[in-house]
Amino acid sequence: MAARGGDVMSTPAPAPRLSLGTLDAVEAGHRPRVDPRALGVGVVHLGIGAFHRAHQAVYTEDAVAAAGGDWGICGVTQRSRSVVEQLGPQDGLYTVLAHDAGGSSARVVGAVRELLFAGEEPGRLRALIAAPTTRLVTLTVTEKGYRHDPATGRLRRADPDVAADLDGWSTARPPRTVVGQLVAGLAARRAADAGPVTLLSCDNLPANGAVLRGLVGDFCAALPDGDGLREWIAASVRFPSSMVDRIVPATTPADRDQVQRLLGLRDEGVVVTEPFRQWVVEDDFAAGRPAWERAGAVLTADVAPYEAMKLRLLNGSHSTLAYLGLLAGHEHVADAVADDGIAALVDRLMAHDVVPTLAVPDGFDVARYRQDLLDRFANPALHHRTLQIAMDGSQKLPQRLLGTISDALAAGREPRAACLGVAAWMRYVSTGRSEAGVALPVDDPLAARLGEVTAGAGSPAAVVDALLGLPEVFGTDLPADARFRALVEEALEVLTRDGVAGAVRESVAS
Ligand SMILES: NC(=O)c1ccc[n+]([C@@H]2O[C@H](COP(=O)([O-])OP(=O)(O)OC[C@H]3O[C@@H](n4cnc5c(N)ncnc54)[C@H](O)[C@@H]3O)[C@@H](O)[C@H]2O)c1
Ligand SMILES: O=P(O)(O)OC[C@@H](O)[C@@H](O)[C@H](O)[C@H](O)CO
Repeated sequence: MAARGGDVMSTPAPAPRLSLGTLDAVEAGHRPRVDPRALGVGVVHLGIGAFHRAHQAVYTEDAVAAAGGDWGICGVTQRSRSVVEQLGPQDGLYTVLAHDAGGSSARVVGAVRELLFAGEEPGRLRALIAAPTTRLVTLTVTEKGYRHDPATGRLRRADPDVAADLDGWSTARPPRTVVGQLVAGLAARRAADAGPVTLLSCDNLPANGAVLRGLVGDFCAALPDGDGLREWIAASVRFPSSMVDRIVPATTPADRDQVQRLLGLRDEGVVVTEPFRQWVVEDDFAAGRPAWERAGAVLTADVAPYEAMKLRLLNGSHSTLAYLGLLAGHEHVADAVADDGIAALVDRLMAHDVVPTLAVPDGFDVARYRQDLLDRFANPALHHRTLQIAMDGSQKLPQRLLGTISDALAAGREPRAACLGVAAWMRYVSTGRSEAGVALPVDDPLAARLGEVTAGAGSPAAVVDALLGLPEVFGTDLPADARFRALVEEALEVLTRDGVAGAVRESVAS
């Protein structure tokens, strides 16, 4: 069944809630591909937001449908119990609604079998990570959830929550950071002699597996009795890296209404996405894994080239579209990419600044990939808000734009489009307003600091100076590079004087 994505309809009348009890009312073509009642839990997922439900849970259900295995998921939420409230009464069931210009398709997914709010049940989380039935712990906890310094990859021990987790270790106060929760679970697993396990990061971070391994090691190293645990982890735990891709905007009430019209049931856990999905996973698992390759994932020895390509081309373009788009007054990515000047800038960013920095995997058609990205960004039915992507810029710039800039400068090139992306972020965080004067909230773990350092900065040069003085965003090498400073300063001056239209015109023409 398909429905036009753009249809405007009134709110449907109340309907029964999606659950195991009502699942039989769902048309066969929309039902889960496995029997949820028969699926045991083998995966603990930290951060069951929209992305996990539209990506790994779908791959996992398809893998189990193709090859079997008790790979049901216990979804853990960290910061609020809203997902538990949405999915609990639905026995974990929810709908994935995929939109493109041709219409929408709906599929109920049954891979999530249990739910847990870590804030309320820390002991249950620890016990689950320690259970012999758990063979995989996966993560989508956002970039800021790692509490690391992107420049060095090290755990920020001065972070008050990390410090509190370390201080509370001896008193058995339950840890609240992700790394603390993982280490507590691994310590319990070691004590229970429950065997090896794999921790798989699925966040948009380069070398996400290696980063996670380093952070777990840093946390253990700060514990008074951490050496034995570190040795056990080295022998029993794997940390593969992965590149994940599927655009999953925040769900709107209209999406829930559309699913209700399609299924005849109310689903408070709907997630919306595009038809496209991709997953490249390092094949290094300690205790087995779902047969994700049967669901279309690529299992490989080296994820790095795919990660760099995706983070720099897709996410670098996304953030640039978000900051330029916000300043120019575009609410959604599709509106921003429909702006010819911004689209030309993003095309230049990809072709001129990013592609020469990449080690493109053999046989990979990068020109086609670039065009596909522009088409995906233009998906008119996917209402991906520029403000959502702009969030947490201090945590995203390093892997999305700064790596490209460093590599391009090292090769003697001038990455002007990438520097304009950085300048657009600077203008957004320093003014908190669009060109039309509309207030733009800055949602970022460093928001207070960003406001503080830019408060008295009266000129573009002073704003650049203030922000480049934040090593937690820019490290120390780039700010010391006069060419980088000059390019960003010039871009911010033009942006301030001639607006987004003038700045993209000048950047594309240069
Ligand atoms: N949405 C996408 O298009 C997409 C695509 C690829 C990868 N991702 C990755 O998935 C992550 C989550 O995206 P989403 O769409 O599910 O977002 P979401 O807002 O729906 O969910 C975010 C999840 O992260 C957890 N979280 C947030 N801040 C945290 C913190 N400080 N510590 C611990 N946990 C925290 C929340 O509890 C929640 O479960 C992204 O940050 C990105 O790394 C998302
Ligand atoms: O999810 P975030 O906040 O890390 O980033 C926002 C988007 O750029 C991102 O989610 C993309 O949609 C995604 O990476 C596509 O695979």
